Amino acid sequence: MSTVNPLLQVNELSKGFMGIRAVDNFSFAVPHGTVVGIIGPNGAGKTTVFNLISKLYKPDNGRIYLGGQDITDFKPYQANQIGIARTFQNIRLLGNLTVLENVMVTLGTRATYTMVDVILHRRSFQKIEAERLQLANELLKRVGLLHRCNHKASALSYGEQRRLEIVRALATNPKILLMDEPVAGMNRSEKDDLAEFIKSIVSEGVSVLLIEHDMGFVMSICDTIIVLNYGKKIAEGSPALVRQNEEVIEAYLGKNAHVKHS
Ligand SMILES: Nc1ncnc2c1ncn2[C@@H]1O[C@H](COP(=O)(O)OP(=O)(O)OP(=O)(O)O)[C@@H](O)[C@H]1O
Repeated sequence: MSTVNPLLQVNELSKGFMGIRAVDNFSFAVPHGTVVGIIGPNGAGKTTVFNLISKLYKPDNGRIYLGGQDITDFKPYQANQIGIARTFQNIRLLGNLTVLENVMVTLGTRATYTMVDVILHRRSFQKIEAERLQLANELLKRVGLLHRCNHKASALSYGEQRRLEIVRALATNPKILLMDEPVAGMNRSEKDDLAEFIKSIVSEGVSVLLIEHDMGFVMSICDTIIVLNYGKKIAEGSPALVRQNEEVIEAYLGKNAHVKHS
């Protein structure tokens, strides 16, 4: 892990909506090979930070760098091309397509053959399609969804849909994966499996930035936790440090509360 040249660097980011400062002069970094969690009460500005990094929103102020490159003025597709992928709080899948088709569609956005190759069924097209199918199957196997590959996405349980969304995001071959409440709606064993899966993708070189209200999950998976309140950073540090921070306990959990392991 290196903090000298972080993968993602966010400097003095601000975004307001009709007089509300949703994100207020917020700076942080995600070092290579780490999991960073953003926590905070409802309306603290967490999803707005994701929307700014994935370029759905333009910041009022501040700069965003990925691998040292200034991406502040990028469009969403450029952010994706350079290696930023995300999952959403409200799951976004193609419900009428099968699980496998959902992944294949995303892999297809990385087209490396021409329409002529497709029409003539040239070997380059067939080879790339075969490789994609193999990659899709491997990804689905890793999240325990291979046996569901021919089911419609809409027929999956909530936890399975979340896992499929993660696979779709990973299919774009990201450097960093932004996950908005990844364990919402998951049962205990699904959460444990997802924690193991996140650790495995991080060990393979993908960094993770996640928003999560499940404190047990956040504490178990994150190297660093950042606490937002009213758009401002009020604390940052290891899970052990953040857990003991009085301001965090008061702002996030209410007085007399303690962060528990779930
Ligand atoms: N597109 C928008 N237009 C107007 N206000 C917005 C918009 N997006 C966010 N906000 C406001 O910005 C503030 C921060 O919202 P945001 O969704 O980022 O918080 P959050 O920490 O993700 O909350 P939650 O945990 O409930 O998802 C809120 O006051 C919200 O109403």
